Amino acid sequence: MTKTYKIVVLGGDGIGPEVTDQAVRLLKEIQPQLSGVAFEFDEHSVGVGEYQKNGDALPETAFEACRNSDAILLGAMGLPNVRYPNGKEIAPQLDLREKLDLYGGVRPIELFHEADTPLKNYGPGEIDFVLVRESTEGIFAGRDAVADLDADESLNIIRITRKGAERVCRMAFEVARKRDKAKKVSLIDKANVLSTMVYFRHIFDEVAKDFPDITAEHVYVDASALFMVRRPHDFDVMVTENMFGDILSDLAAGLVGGMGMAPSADIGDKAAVFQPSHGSAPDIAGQGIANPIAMILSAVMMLQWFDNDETRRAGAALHAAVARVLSDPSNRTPDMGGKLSTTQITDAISIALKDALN
Ligand SMILES: NC(=O)C1=CN([C@@H]2O[C@H](COP(=O)(O)OP(=O)(O)OC[C@H]3O[C@@H](n4cnc5c(N)ncnc54)[C@H](O)[C@@H]3O)[C@@H](O)[C@H]2O)C=CC1
Ligand SMILES: CC(C)CC(=O)C(=O)O
Ligand SMILES: [Mg+2]
Repeated sequence: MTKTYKIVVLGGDGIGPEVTDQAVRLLKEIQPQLSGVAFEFDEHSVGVGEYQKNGDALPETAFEACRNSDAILLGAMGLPNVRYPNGKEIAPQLDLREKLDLYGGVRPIELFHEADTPLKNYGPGEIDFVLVRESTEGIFAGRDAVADLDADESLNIIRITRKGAERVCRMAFEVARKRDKAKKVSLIDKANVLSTMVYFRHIFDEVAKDFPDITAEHVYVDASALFMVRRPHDFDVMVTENMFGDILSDLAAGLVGGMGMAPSADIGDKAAVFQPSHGSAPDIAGQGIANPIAMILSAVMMLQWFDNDETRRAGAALHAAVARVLSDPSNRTPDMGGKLSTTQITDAISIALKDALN
């Protein structure tokens, strides 16, 4: 019997559709090689373009399709110059995370090539950690607040719930357990200053007791930024609050060659969105030069998440194809110092994928 996975595709804005097209192309190439597995793609228009046309960045039909899907592939949404009257950007990806309860932002950081980074002494495989970002509360819980521009101050709340902290810490320990690295989870907090972080740390310590095989440590968020640059090899899995995770995941992307190398997944108990950590990159949109690898590696995460031997095999093959392509220094997009276009690097991955699947 064939298992059909319904995949909703939301290209979004800027380079979002450019990189999403490449991931979908590779998934379509993979499908005939798998036995008993089919992919059904369902594309929807969302984001700034949709907001400008119809006044709703995430129409109900698109949301319902997401709710009824097995997985969602998302490019990027938002453009810096398009804002709601309240001054904030159109960011329906945050609504998706909250409405579908996608509490765990899993952001793997893996060095595939001699990236143009300050960390010249690191080679492929020597930076390899996962940042797990709480994605439904934290500092972002204040995002519905409206700034009163005439007032003397503006406040946002930080919300840490027992349920939210516990489930994301548990996810981080589960991620660590599945990896073949050091088996360590580092809580990144600010428990020297904020009561919410004292609370988060208390819950982390409680959860850690259920994972005696895994080392648990605490690192303050400011120090963690330093250590990620000075000794990134020491990290295995990190877990942190929403906004800290947002900031640190961009820093981490910088360690492995930039945003074009940083995949991500927002995972809940019933649904998941797979999207790169990067945004719509308006500075390079429309030029055909965006690096599609973050999106392609997000598709790898989706194939692994389906929990099916055949899709896991496909995920491993796609990951191996990316590694093989990047082992050749002539395979670089402009953000990596090369000249290949978005489609040319995908062509190279497609060729390597055929070998990897056999
Ligand atoms: N998940 C999402 O949909 C996200 C959306 N955004 C939105 O995207 C817009 C742009 O935000 P920025 O702060 O500029 O962040 P960004 O991640 O779009 O771009 C930051 C820098 O990285 C480069 N970059 C990003 N992805 C790349 C790729 N695949 N290949 C090559 N270079 C790449 C860009 O050219 C730029 O120099 C904003 O409206 C922001 O709100 C930002 C982050 C995430
Ligand atoms: C709208 C943004 C908060 C999205 C973002 O920066 C991210 O998902 O990393
Ligand atoms: Mg971000």
